[in-house]
Amino acid sequence: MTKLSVNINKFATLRNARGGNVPDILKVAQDCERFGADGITVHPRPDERHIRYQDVLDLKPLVTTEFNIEGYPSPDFMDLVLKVKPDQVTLVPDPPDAITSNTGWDTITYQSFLKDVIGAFKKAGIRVSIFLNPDVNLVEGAKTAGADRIELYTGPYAEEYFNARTQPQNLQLFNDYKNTARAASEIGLDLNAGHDLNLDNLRFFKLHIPQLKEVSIGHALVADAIYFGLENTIQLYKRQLVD
Ligand SMILES: CC(=O)[C@@H](O)[C@H](O)COP(=O)(O)O
Ligand SMILES: NCC(=O)COP(=O)(O)O
Repeated sequence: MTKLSVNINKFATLRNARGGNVPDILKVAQDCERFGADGITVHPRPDERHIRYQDVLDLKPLVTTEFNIEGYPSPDFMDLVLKVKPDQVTLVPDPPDAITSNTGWDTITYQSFLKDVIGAFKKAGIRVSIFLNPDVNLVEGAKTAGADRIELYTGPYAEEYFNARTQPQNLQLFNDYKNTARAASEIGLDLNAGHDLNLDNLRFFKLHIPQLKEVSIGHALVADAIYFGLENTIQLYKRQLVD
């Protein structure tokens, strides 16, 4: 069974639209767990347009499953993560003004930077995952930099699946995902995945990437919850993740 970590950013987007505390994202996180989520993911961005740094601090004592904080390792982000000590930090190479994440790390060019950053988190006992494009050439660099896991950036997969839903396993891009997953597993890196996964494309990914330990899903899951309700939606996603 692959774990489902629910990314609650978009609940915070809704809350921030009115300035009050509706929906209460602390309650949302606890409800997600009650409804079956195996983890809670947040991605505080520098402009705090959805998750705020204070939310992350407030969530820490309440999250009883796996707490995963994603983001670019700026000094502020690093201070926050080292203070909160989540179960996992996922490093993403997003510039401050990114609308959303749209690529993984170049583990060769940023090797020494990643080594320093990952070293600081590992010293604090935090598991480190790094966001990666499906490219076998980048896997070794993730390992050398000290990462425990990689998170495959699934945005391009989602697009490919949507455009070629008949037989995506035959397309080059999906082979890149399979090969990257295999290469990671061969050198002892565990595998996460995320970005634009949804009820259409998740099962196929899970079935063809047997190394998959965890997915983090937010945008589509929150949109589905409008129609199906949060509890049903979480169960629908979990059903896609059974072995
Ligand atoms: C790291 C990643 O894949 C992103 O999907 C991210 O966590 C979502 O961020 P936004 O909610 O800001 O689009
Ligand atoms: N790491 C990916 C994530 O947390 C959620 O991405 P999305 O489902 O909001 O695209």
